[in-house]
Amino acid sequence: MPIPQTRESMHPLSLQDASIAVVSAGLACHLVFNRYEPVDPHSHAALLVFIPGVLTTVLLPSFSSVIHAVVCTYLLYYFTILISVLAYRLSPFHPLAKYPGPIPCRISKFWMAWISSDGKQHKYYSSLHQKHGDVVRIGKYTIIAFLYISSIFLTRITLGPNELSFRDVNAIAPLMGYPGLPKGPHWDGRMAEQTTIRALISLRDPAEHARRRKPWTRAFSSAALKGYEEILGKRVLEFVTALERQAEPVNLAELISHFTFDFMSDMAFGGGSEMLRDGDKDNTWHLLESGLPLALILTHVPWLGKYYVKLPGIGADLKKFRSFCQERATLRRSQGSQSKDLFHYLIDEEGVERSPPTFGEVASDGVLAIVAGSDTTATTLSSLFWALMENPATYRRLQAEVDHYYPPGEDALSTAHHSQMNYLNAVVNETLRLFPPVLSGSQRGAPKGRGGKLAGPYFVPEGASAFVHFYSLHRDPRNFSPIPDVFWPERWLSPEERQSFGYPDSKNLEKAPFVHNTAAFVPFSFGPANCVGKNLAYQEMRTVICMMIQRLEFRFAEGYDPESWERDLKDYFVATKGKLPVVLSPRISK
Ligand code: HEM
Repeated sequence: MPIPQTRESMHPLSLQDASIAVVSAGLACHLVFNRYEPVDPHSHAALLVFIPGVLTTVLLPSFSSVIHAVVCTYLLYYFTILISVLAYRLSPFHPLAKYPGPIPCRISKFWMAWISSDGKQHKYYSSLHQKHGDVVRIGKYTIIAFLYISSIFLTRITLGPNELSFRDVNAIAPLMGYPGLPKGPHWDGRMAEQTTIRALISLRDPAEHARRRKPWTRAFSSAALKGYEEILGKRVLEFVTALERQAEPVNLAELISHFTFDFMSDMAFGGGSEMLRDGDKDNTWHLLESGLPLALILTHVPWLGKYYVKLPGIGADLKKFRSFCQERATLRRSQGSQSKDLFHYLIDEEGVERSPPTFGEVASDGVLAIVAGSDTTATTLSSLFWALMENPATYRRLQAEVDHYYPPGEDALSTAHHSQMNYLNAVVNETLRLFPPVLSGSQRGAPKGRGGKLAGPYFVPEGASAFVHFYSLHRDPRNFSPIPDVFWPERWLSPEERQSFGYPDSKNLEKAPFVHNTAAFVPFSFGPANCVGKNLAYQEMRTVICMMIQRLEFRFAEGYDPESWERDLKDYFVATKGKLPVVLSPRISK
């Protein structure tokens, strides 16, 4: 292509001066990204496409064709940014330079996005803590700018600060307690499609979070929980009766998921789901679970969410589920209260909130209740039954306790004995310790301009984010010893009870030092933004376990490999599970 005539009339810069101009612009671009962290696509286009486009005119006089000038300008611009970013991230000037961590994590958060795509990020974090200690530098948010003008190359630009993972009980309270840090940026990616109304769990402004959490707190008071017994009892009875009818081996994990989903739909919208009866005919459970891997990637690169939601057809399944919930919420509101369910409190039917949530907020939080409340309890219950079948002695002890409090004919739906059932509570807690459904913890972020935060012995600089890694903390021998990786509910009992049950065979543990640090047990997270549904979760799990054990006998189906359970457990922020083929046989006649 011929060079335009105007070139003769200009006073062109030498190639060297023009190159310096492009390099300087590249460095300035890195500075802008580093300082202001622009996330909207228009800013990205301006910084990554428009500016080098304009700079092309500076290099143009030194080249024989426009194409060459364009290619060289963009290459030089991106190369400068790339080198500048790499040098900064690996340099001692980086705010988190003093914290150890693998080089790929320091360079790009895409590394973690890639590592986590197979659902094993909890194992990866755990291995990093074993190698580097209680604090690990995890990564850097990055942006890939696809150069769509020539679509030839891409570059990565810094978009935000680094992230730290802690395996230290001393970091829990300062990070997540009051006044700790608010929720971190990973929610911006995970919930990118929620542009106007966001669910409680993703609210990053502490004041707004506190306002929205108020009705939730009332919804899980002791009095409110008592009121849920009827709704829960109906679903538990239906579930256990369905199990009693199964003559063939069943996938217990799947049936438990259907039960928890139906129950949470009752709680959130007064019904609307009959998954246990009809199966997952609308593919809802499958859709929610299949969206989790991508959601996790977006948590690692939150800015990508802004692009992702713009793609045609994206999130259609989730939108379908949300609009279904919206319809249910509208119906539930028009019908008024049949019973005091979760919706009753969230919509503030009693009119006690000074600043009640809007209808849109309630509908959004209803979706959250179903998603946050069903998957988590389902995973815990499934892991618990897997652990019982894997450990026959434990199973018999729990069965004996259930038989003691709920002999045949006794109403197993009554919660009256739950607080006395030490072994039941030990089994539930031991399951949550080994298999916390949120395996890698919930991120917190230090807001810019507030000077950072001291989290125990560590400093989280402003703009950085951090989380406590639950899986590593729960399996740390400094918190739980002996045999921290083994399912051993007796560790939760008093020394006398523990002694009376004896220790696991052939382990000679009597003389091993005993450590049981409950401050390091945080499956429901910690502080003012922890799991607000914790008490409901305990009530639901205890009730259904008692009735299942009272009425049924469980054993692994022929050919099942018990080792596959942990292998198939995947960390997509909430854990997903594999199959649990089980043979059921009734114990008592009703
Ligand atoms: C074994 C069962 C459960 C576990 C282990 C669990 C765990 C968690 C965790 C780790 C968080 C993140 C908290 C944070 O950001 O620090 C959370 C948040 C939340 N969970 Fe649960 N959860 C369970 C069951 C439930 C149930 C039954 C509900 C009932 C609706 C529920 C509702 C919520 C809500 C609404 C939030 C957001 C709280 C907030 O941001 O203020 N969860 N849960």
